[in-house]
This record gives sequence, C-alpha cells and structure tokens, in this order.
Amino acid sequence: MAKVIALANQKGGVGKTTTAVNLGIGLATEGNRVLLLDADAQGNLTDSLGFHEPDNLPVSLATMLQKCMAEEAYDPEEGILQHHEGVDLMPGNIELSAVEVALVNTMSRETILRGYVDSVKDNYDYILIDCMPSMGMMTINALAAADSVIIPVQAHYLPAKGMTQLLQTVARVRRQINKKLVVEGVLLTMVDSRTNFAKDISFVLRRDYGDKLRVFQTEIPLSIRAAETSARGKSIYSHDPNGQVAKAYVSLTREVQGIGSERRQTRQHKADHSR
Ligand SMILES: Nc1ncnc2c1ncn2[C@@H]1O[C@H](COP(=O)(O)OP(=O)(O)OP(=O)(O)O)[C@@H](O)[C@H]1O
Repeated sequence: MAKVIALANQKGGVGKTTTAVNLGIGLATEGNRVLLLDADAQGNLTDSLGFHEPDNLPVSLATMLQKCMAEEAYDPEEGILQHHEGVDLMPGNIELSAVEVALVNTMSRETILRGYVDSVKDNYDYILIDCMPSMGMMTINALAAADSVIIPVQAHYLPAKGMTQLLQTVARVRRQINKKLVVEGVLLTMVDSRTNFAKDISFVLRRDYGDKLRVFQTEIPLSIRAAETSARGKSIYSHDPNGQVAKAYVSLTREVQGIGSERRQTRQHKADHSR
C-alpha cells in the first residue's frame, strides 16, 4: 500500500512542483511504483511532465473528485497518464477551481480526495500530491489524504512566518481529521550557496525548527538548468544528469526512502516488544 506524501506550502513558487517531479521520478528510478497527483488548478505538474494543455484533457483529478462527491462509481485507473520516465500522473487543471468551490457545500468535504486516494493506493508504493499555493479546501483535502507532508521552502524567503501558519494547519488537520499525519521534513530549495544570505536562512531554519521537525540534510541548489526542465516535460535527471540539482534530488530520494525504512523498523521494534 502506498505511502502518501503531500508537497505543501501556501507560498507560491517555492519548488513544490519541481520537487514532485524529481522526487517522484527519483523514487520510480529506485524501483518504486509512483503516482503523482496534480491537485493544483494551475496544472503546472501536468504541464511540467509534458502534457502541455492540461485544460483540454478529457479526464483529470477534478473529474474523479466530482464522481466521488456525487458518490458515482468509477474506474480508479481512469484518466491516469504514463510518463516515459516511469511515473504515473493523475493530471490537474482549471476545473479544480470549480471543485474547490463545490467542496464547500459537500458532506465530508475534507475527505473527498482521501476517498479517491484510497481507491488507487494498492497499486503504488508512493503517491505524491502537488498542492495549490493556498490553504484552501484542496490543500486541506491533500493533508487529510496524506501520511506525511514535505514543506519546500525557498531559501530567499524569510521562512518563519509562513511556516508557522502552515504548521498550525497541519496540527489542526492532525487533531481533527487525520491522526496519522506527520511532517516528513522541511526542504530548502533554490539555495544559492555562493551567498551568505542562503547560508543564514539554512542556519536559522535548522536552529529554530531542527529540534521539532526534520529539516532535510539535502538542500536543492539554485540552477537555471532546474528552471528549464518544466518547459521540456522531463526531469532534471534527463535534462542535466551530472548537474548539482540532479545530485541533490537523488540525495533527497534516498533520505525519503530512508525515513520509510526507519519508521518500519521502529514499528517492528514496538510490535516485537509488545508481544
Ligand atoms: N532549484 C531551482 N533552481 C532554479 N529555479 C528553480 C528551481 N526549482 C524550481 N525552479 C523554478 O522556480 C519556479 C517555481 O518552481 P515550482 O513551480 O516548482 O514552485 P511551486 O511551489 O510548485 O509553485 P506554485 O506554488 O506556483 O505551484 C519554476 O519556474 C521552476 O522552474
């Protein structure tokens, strides 16, 4: 059964989509079955994977959520697209904006996406959800459906303020809707290591949050090569395999997989001791 990870930050342009693509393809390269869910009405994840007109796709995540809201039967594999680098994609597009509005008046409005995710979970090892840059109903649905959340933070943004709000939302979702939700880690992105400013942000983030949360050891460097990938519909591993960003995403992939096996070992250990 898949581990479900939401990539969330209400701040836009912090690297959520780029991380969904490259962590997702990284995990697939390591032999995992991976589904990427585009839960952002901008459809950037869909576009970044080479499906350049997301609004013209006949079936998208919005279609499936509408069926879930109407309690209609559906084929869970319907609408899933395959990317040539080994990941599956449930595309997202502008119709998600209408779904977000409709959710407000729906019964169990926070758990509609969870219903869909549960129906595809057995087919994958990892499901990554690329969230909208807002704390609206779609993001709450993503947090309600997820086992954990990765918070990408851009290294030239003063992270503390936005992080506090996001962490409060995560805590509220954990208390009220999804007890198992944990913060997988905070990921520093677009780090320009030539500047002291980026080093300061990394230091402050680790100092202020490091004892409460995992701040990933891996930091994603700033690079024009990363910015180019979205337009080309491929991962950084295909576009610039020997570059620093590709190396960083390989390292992030290993950290995320390592956390999975750490947690499995802890659970096993507890189970052995309770026998
Ligand atoms: N490491 C990087 N170095 C340079 N540019 C990057 C890097 N990572 C992402 N970018 C670029 O920064 C922009 C924002 O990244 P991305 O779309 O991944 O952020 P996002 O948080 O998903 O944005 P949104 O909130 O709008 O969905 C994009 O143009 C992307 O190509």
